[in-house]
Amino acid sequence: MSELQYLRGFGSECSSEDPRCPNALPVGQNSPQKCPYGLYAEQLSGTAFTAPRTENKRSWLYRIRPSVGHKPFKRIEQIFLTHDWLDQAPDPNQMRWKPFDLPSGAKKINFIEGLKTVCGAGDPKTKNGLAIHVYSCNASMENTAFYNADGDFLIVPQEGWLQIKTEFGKVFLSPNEIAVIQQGIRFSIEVSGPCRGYILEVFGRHFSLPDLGPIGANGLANPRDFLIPVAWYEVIENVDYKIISKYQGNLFVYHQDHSPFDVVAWHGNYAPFKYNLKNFMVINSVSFDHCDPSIFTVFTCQSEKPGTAIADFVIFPPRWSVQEHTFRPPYYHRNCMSEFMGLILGEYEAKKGDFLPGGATLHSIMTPHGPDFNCFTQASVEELNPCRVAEGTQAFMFESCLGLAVTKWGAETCRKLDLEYFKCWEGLKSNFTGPR
Ligand SMILES: O=C(O)Cc1cc(O)ccc1O
Ligand SMILES: [Fe+2]
Repeated sequence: MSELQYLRGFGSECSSEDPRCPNALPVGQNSPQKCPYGLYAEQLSGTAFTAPRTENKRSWLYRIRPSVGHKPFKRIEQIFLTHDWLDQAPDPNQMRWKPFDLPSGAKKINFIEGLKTVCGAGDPKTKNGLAIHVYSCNASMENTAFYNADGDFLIVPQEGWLQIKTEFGKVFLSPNEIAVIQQGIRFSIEVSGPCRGYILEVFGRHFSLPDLGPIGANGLANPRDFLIPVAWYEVIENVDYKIISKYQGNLFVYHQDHSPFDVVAWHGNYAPFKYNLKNFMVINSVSFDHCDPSIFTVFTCQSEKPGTAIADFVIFPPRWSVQEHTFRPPYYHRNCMSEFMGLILGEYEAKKGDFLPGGATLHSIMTPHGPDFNCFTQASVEELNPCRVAEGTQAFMFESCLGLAVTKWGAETCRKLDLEYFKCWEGLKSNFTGPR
């Protein structure tokens, strides 16, 4: 499974043919009168036709049947996947969730059935906003695929691998890797046991790599480390195949009699990708002071306001810490942005203890936060030798300029909210020595 082939390069213009059908891609044009092997040509647009060339995203798929051959959409019940940000009163408190439950018992739950929305803001209709979900599942999606008409999914597995079949090919995803599956792309997820992870959904916009400014042409997440699947198709016919879509925050299903994974060849720059977080090249202060965490940005989804993100995906990877005469952990702060954090592996440097893998924290706009009492006490007196920090760990942050609303599931139903969280700062007493 993990020996899958991939193409490379963030946003690359790629082309791929399933090796069973050489020369399946039309030569010199996108829409020949007759495509090779009797395939249908279909364009998938990820940006407006007229988006500037640097942002324009589209791919051409050469498939056994066009996607349009299906029965009508029917709305289906959804329980915990929501974009209703008004079902709870706003709550500015610092929040910490204990690890979200993995499925337990004999009940089979697939990736889509196991999606629950924790918080979010904005509206997919106006293509401005985001939703943060967690997934928890133990069963493969059988003759079922999903696509999101509302936006892109960034999938961050925390427990268990996912084998993701997409219209562009297969992606194998383990914890400490992430994948992005963009708006409209159909996918189906196979698992081998209990799985858990986080999803950042951005409405109607795409992720880009941050500008590097004075860092230069290389560093942080390097474009060549982004892996794109190769064309792969299956012929599954005369079955009841379900396609579930999320459209304007609602779930719909339609049926068709064949697998949607019938793309024999494709070309373009709109394709899912994965990235291994171990490939992130960490930049940090080698003199003094604690840099802002934007130095750890893997990618960003920009708002209309320059430099201000609808969502940044930031990681806290293992690295050397060498700063002199410096309080090295994160500083105390209040932020005009919302900070949602999750933990993939190990312990987070600023809060060892009850922020655990599979759990989360939310520090809302202007809500004070920072290192807990133990961290402050220890880091204020530690000897400042060069040392490794965050060894064997991986925390991440979804940072957003939007004010996030917590759902009823996040606040109550999941029963993971840790009402004792504020106590981790309680010991921070005055150390003021006063004027002499
Ligand atoms: O709140 C947090 O733990 C995230 C964070 C980390 C850091 O190194 C600096 C600022 C910041 O918000
Ligand atoms: Fe913070």
